[in-house]
Amino acid sequence: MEAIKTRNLIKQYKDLRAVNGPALTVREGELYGLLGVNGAGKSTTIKMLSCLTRPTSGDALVMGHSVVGEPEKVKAIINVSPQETAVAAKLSVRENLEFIARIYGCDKKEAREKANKMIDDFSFEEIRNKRAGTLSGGWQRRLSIAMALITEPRVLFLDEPTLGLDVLARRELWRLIESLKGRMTVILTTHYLEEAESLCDRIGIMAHGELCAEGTADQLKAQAGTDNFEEAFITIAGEGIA
Ligand SMILES: Nc1ncnc2c1ncn2[C@@H]1O[C@H](COP(=O)(O)OP(=O)(O)OP(=O)(O)O)[C@@H](O)[C@H]1O
Repeated sequence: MEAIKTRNLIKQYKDLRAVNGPALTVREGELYGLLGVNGAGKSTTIKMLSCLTRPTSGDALVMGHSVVGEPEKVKAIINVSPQETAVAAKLSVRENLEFIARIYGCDKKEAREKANKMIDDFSFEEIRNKRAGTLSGGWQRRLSIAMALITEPRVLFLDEPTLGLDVLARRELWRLIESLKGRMTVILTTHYLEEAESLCDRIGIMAHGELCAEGTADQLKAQAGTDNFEEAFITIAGEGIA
């Protein structure tokens, strides 16, 4: 089954067409990377797919549900770890996890159990009672992803999950993201090309709101006639922009 399929999805901001009908298809269970230079339309696309903003026209199906006609059904099966880290700074790690579980309808006991499982899975034991605002950037991102996973989404959107992290924290998160493979569909945006190349099953490259190429990292390199992924990206994204 296709986890995501767009249908002439368009977002217009006054005279700027931020997203211009990218033909995006993501398969169930796939880890899909969405790449593109600044302003290519990645975040806006993700915001429409996750019902945070409404398309100007067109539609997209998420696990068969329309983001325009059935946003409640879509929201029930997805979650998002947004670009700006979404943890409540004054709440502890445990409180952040329980808070999200309660928002998604768990009672107090269930929320505590789910939080305990996440504390275990994510190795949060030592920091579980610390205020989230006092954690390093890497741990805050981990917490943000744990908060997105606590609702057991079938589709998870990770918008630049490793932005601004040092190389060790980034590699830690790679391992975490890799462990999600096959358990759910993951759509990831990133500017770190080696991240997309090493993690993603398939990669889509956006330019000017359109999808200008799609395939495995190897297919994209072959398409651009190079064995270097960065070169391939520059060639493909550059052609898309020209
Ligand atoms: N709320 C908004 N109002 C007006 N223009 C917007 C709005 N949100 C995004 N844009 C514009 O839409 C275009 C696409 O932005 P978007 O954030 O989707 O790109 P992106 O590929 O995610 O970029 P980046 O890599 O910099 O995050 C940009 O030109 C941006 O300035």
